Amino acid sequence: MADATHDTRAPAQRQATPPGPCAMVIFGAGGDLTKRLLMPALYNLSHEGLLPENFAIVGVDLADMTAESWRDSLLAMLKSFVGNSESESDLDHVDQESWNRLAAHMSYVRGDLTSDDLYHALGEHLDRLEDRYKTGGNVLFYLAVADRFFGPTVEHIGHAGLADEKDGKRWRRVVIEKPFGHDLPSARTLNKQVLGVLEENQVYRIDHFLGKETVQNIMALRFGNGLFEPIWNRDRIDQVQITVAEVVGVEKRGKFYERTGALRDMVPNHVFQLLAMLAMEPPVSFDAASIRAKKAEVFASVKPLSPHDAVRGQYGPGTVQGEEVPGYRQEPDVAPDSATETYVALRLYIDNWRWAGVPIYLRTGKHMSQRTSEIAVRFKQAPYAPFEDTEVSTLSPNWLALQIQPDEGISLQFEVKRPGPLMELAPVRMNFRYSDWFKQEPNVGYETLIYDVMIGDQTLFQRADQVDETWRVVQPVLDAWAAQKPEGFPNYASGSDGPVEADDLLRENGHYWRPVRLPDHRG
Ligand SMILES: NC(=O)C1=CN([C@@H]2O[C@H](COP(=O)(O)OP(=O)(O)OC[C@H]3O[C@@H](n4cnc5c(N)ncnc54)[C@H](OP(=O)(O)O)[C@@H]3O)[C@@H](O)[C@H]2O)C=CC1
Ligand SMILES: O=C1O[C@H](COP(=O)(O)O)[C@@H](O)[C@H](O)[C@H]1O
Repeated sequence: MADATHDTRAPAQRQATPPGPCAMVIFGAGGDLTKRLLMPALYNLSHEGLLPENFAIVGVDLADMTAESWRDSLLAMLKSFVGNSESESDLDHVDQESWNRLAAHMSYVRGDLTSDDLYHALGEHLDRLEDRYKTGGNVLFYLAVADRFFGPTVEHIGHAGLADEKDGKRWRRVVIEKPFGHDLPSARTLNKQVLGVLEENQVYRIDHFLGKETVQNIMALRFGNGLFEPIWNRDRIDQVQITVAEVVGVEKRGKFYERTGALRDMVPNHVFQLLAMLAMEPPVSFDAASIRAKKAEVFASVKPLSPHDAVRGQYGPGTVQGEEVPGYRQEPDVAPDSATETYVALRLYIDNWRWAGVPIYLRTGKHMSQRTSEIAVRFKQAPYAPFEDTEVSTLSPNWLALQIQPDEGISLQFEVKRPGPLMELAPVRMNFRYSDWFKQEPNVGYETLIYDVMIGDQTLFQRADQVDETWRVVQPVLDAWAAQKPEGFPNYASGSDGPVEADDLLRENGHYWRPVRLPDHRG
């Protein structure tokens, strides 16, 4: 019998089963999200046999398309991903059978989201699909449209009777994309609008970072091992750094980004989800209610940010991974004197017994030196060094780095004795890489999330109060920045690690940022 402690094979995988019957309505069927992420995710689910047997997909958009032309455009897009390592949706090849299975269930309704007529036509269309595909009357509405449509579309769905679950005889669920609000007041208004029509258990506020395997793995690391949790607190942890660095610039999204900026685009959603995974208390069980309650507690314990704890930056021209790129102000649809930040660094504290006094540094930016998302936990120094000529302050720190993307893995840096006659210490790293242990399946990050909506699991979706709390934390900074134009923009070169001002945030505590660009296998 294999000794479990020495068995280097990953245990056999449990098989997920297809969800029950349903229809999925995609509002914004001609848009970028649908083409680049939703449809590849649906294709991957189809390929893995994880779509319901009784299933229908309805595309809704203003665009003048037919079911056939919609399907053709999506297939062409899917094919363009084949072998394209630049794409998040990279596929080995498009399996015709998986595609055909999906395509056979796709239909298209042309219409304007702001018009009542659309919802009546959609209701009749769904009735027909229910008869034809035996979808059981269950419907997942996916709002893949600009945020200004979220509230009104939910209200239209409600007025047309499409949200009615007929006393539990069928389910109706609505997926709402990000950004969920623009600030605290607008997020509250949107929540009110949405919850005026739907019950909380019908609302799926999506954050695609939660679909990333490595983000979910943070819970496995913390709560599936006896090793980490006892030292996961202010007694042993000195500081935490969360970095979400991108090499892409604003690309063609200048219009959206000008009124959004890095703080709104990334922090109250993606970066705070990483924070919650890092900082939450162990849930009593792994059901949605327990996990969401623990996450909400973390957000509620974060002190509102002071503008003194925030630094903003904007990229100027520079060289990103060998390619010369323009500054943000030269991008399409961006004002030549734009005050929008493309980088933000924050220092925050969590007011509870586990984390009090531990500085948590967050930073995210575009056009940085390297694409990397990681949570790095620095443990406290050894209290005493009994080796000759070795001061405690010269010991290298213990960093536990959870690498979210790319090159997903976990590494631990610690001291060892350098070989030789002297008692000399040297830092080394122990590395776990996902790719060494597990087969990489094509995954765009939306597969799990769509599957979870179909099975009614809200664990990886944000609850109304979480959204409220995250905006509460960042609101003082949004207010301060709105009141005062930034000085010295652009203040970091594309391809760098961000503005030097961000170093001051850490220097005040005697800390420094980890380099964004680290040698092979981050440590
Ligand atoms: N794209 C991405 O990578 C990501 C997007 N998101 C979010 O997903 C949502 C969709 O984004 P994205 O796909 O990029 O946006 P797009 O603008 O590309 O897609 C929206 C689609 O909705 C259509 N549309 C606009 N107005 C109406 C209307 N009145 N009635 C019916 N259809 C209409 C648009 O048509 P037209 O083009 O003619 O205006 C377009 O086809 C946004 O909330 C975004 O923040 C979130 C994460 C990533
Ligand atoms: O939601 C967003 O996320 C992307 C980063 O996501 P990733 O999965 O590519 O890491 C970001 O580029 C974009 O600005 C933001 O809107």
